[in-house]
Amino acid sequence: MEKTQMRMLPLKDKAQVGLWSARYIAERINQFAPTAERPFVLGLPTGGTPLATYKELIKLYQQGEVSFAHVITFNMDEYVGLSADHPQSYHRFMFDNFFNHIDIPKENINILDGTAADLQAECAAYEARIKAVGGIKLFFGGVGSDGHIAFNEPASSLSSRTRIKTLTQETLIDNARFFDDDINQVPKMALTVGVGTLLDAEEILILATGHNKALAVQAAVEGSVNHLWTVSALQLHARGIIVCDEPATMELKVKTLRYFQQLEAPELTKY
Ligand SMILES: N[C@@H]1[C@@H](O)[C@H](O)[C@@H](COP(=O)(O)O)O[C@@H]1O
Repeated sequence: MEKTQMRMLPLKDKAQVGLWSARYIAERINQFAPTAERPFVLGLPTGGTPLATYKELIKLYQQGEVSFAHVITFNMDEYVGLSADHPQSYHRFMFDNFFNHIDIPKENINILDGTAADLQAECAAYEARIKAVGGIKLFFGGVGSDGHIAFNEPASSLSSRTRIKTLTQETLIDNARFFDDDINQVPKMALTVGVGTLLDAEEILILATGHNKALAVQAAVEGSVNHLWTVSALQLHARGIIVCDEPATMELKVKTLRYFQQLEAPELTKY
């Protein structure tokens, strides 16, 4: 029977998180057996955390264990004002770290355009495209240290749709590492799918690694559903999974951690 509770996998380290999540995504695609007429629709993130997953997925593709020929992707977010070829745009990130190394047809890739003349129309068209392909099967994501999913910063509506969002100071500081450690270079706004868009996916898979994600994991797993930690909206979803490394679980109660260790015991030693 399918579990209808939040799953939390307390794995050991980043490498295990990358391996487990890549295998999970590949398995989902393979189980679905997508065709041109019936593609698998996958939501994707950027950031440091999913890099290990992308590396493993590329490896699985190279070994012939998964194909993306009939996969349609929708990225979660993009900075406003960065062109697709800007080194720090999420477009560039996705092509450099993933799309250029797999067999996905270019026309199956969807990423919000942060340079569109009409940003609101761009967001509305994105929602319409997701709907037109039958919705997202699996939304894969990370979490910000302030608990945001995609770029749904604290106080985002939990029923929000794709829209323009002003980034918090914490996010600007976090992301300055990608802009020569210069906070002034980080775009102040982004386009992002909404919390409601994420919750519409059939399944959500969130990765959290490192000490700086421990408070977000605590809010997601032990906190109440709260717009200040938008990742906590996962509690409203029937099929949400949070995959953590050890440092990311450090703020959880011992009894919470033990419970999930017990529930997920077979998964924890799988790879
Ligand atoms: N918009 C992205 C999020 O989707 C991502 O989850 C977060 C964490 O990134 P990292 O994995 O680098 O910690 O960064 C950005 O803010």
